[in-house]
Amino acid sequence: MNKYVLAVDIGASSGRLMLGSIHEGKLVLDELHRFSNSIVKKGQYYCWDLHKLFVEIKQGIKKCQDVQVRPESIGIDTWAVDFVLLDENGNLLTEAVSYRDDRTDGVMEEVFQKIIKERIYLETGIQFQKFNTIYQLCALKKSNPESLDKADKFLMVPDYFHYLLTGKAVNEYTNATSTQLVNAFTKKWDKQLLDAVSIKPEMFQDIKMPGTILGDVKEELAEEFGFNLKVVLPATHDTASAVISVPEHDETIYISSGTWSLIGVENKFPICVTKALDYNFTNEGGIDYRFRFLKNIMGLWMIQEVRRNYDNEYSFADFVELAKAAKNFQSIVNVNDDRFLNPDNMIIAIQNYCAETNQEIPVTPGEVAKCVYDSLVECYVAAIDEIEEIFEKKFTKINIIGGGCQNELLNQLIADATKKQVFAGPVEATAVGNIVSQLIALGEIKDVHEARKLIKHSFDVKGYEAAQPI
Ligand SMILES: Nc1ncnc2c1ncn2[C@@H]1O[C@H](COP(=O)(O)OP(=O)(O)OP(=O)(O)O)[C@@H](O)[C@H]1O
Ligand SMILES: C[C@H](O)[C@H](O)[C@@H](O)C(=O)CO
Ligand SMILES: [Mg+2]
Repeated sequence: MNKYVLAVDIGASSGRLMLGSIHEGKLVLDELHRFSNSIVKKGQYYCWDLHKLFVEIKQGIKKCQDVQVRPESIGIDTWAVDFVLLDENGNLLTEAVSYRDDRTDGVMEEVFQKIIKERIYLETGIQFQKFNTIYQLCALKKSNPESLDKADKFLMVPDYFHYLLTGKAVNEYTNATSTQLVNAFTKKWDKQLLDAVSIKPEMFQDIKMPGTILGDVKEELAEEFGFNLKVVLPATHDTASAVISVPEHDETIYISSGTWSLIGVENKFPICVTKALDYNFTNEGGIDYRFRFLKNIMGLWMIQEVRRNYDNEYSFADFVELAKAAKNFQSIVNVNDDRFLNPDNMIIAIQNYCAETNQEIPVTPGEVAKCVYDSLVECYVAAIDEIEEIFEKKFTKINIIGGGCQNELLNQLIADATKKQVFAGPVEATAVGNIVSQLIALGEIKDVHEARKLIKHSFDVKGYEAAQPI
């Protein structure tokens, strides 16, 4: 009898529940439920609506009955860095404030007055993003110190959903590393770092690895769902799950392309050398204590916001065609400029940047989209050069995974600009990685190596070569 597992993958723009199983030697995904996600203003902060998301999760689980499938387990992954605090009774003390909120503006620089940047990097190996959890906690300490005084549990977003399902509080390793509070070498909460920023260590939970079987869902939930199932921790940082699904890592640079573009390589150890710090690369934790040596690039968030600015009049596929028609538009922006993190209007932010840099100002939707795509490619090329400089080697392949790998224009632009072989897929890479982590834990797949062979055999990927000069 084939075993099914249920992956819940919630990204910054959309969430999905995918049933996973192995049929006739292939990994099979069946989409059960899909829903939108976005930040919402709650009072003065941009937050995530965790209540709405948990309702969607439960709604999706109940759909198993419609397809007469009873999954053995469920695992939830989401974006990184964001968290909630619970009191001793398990009540929420804080909203899940989004990393896009500006409450952390200037906080990183204040922290550097207490502990130098180089020390933080040497111990954690994590890139400096102003919204890292460490800076969010320091901001909270200033704005709402009582919440930290009362805090009994620190849970990142997926941890919180797992807690709601089981009543068990743990911090999963891959996502915990994104806080910039986990020591890259001990793999534990860095007590010296916490002490330096006066954050109490007691509220942090035991760090557990992907594949940990957390336990059955609460009885009342099993009754609500109509069946019981276990929670098995996937790599709960969505990008960590996505990277699991990259079938081959030799000579390969991956680009996890969604709301963010995460560009990097898989490594066996952390690289905390000065050049990696200077280039702001990260060493986020991966499955089996691998490392994800990568950097954040603003990503397709920009086109998501452009689409919103046009009142969702155009689909993502429309923007690709419109950009193709604007082939002579050449202006480029620095996509990692802070102004693009959460502008009121992305189109205006892009136009202002072009004006300030004396470039042609994009006016049509096609020109705006082409500017975004070309600017992302320029950033990818720079990051690839940095990776090859640090590793002192050339990588021959790029594997683009995630929703963004459906953008054939962007895939071709990357191949043209890098002169490397580009492979696009799997689209639902994160869900695939989530599913195989559960199947490994349940003994259905031997290990990550076998999982990657199965993934390679199960999903078609499309190749792109650099266009030959005419
Ligand atoms: N048909 C399409 N053509 C071109 N691009 C597409 C298409 N469908 C989706 N995309 C791109 O994929 C992006 C969404 O990717 P994905 O679904 O992986 O993101 P997510 O999981 O919601 O967010 P996160 O990156 O936080 O995980 C969209 O922003 C869009 O740019
Ligand atoms: C905020 C984080 O940088 C973000 O979640 C990124 O790590 C990611 O994984 C996006 O899917
Ligand atoms: Mg995603």
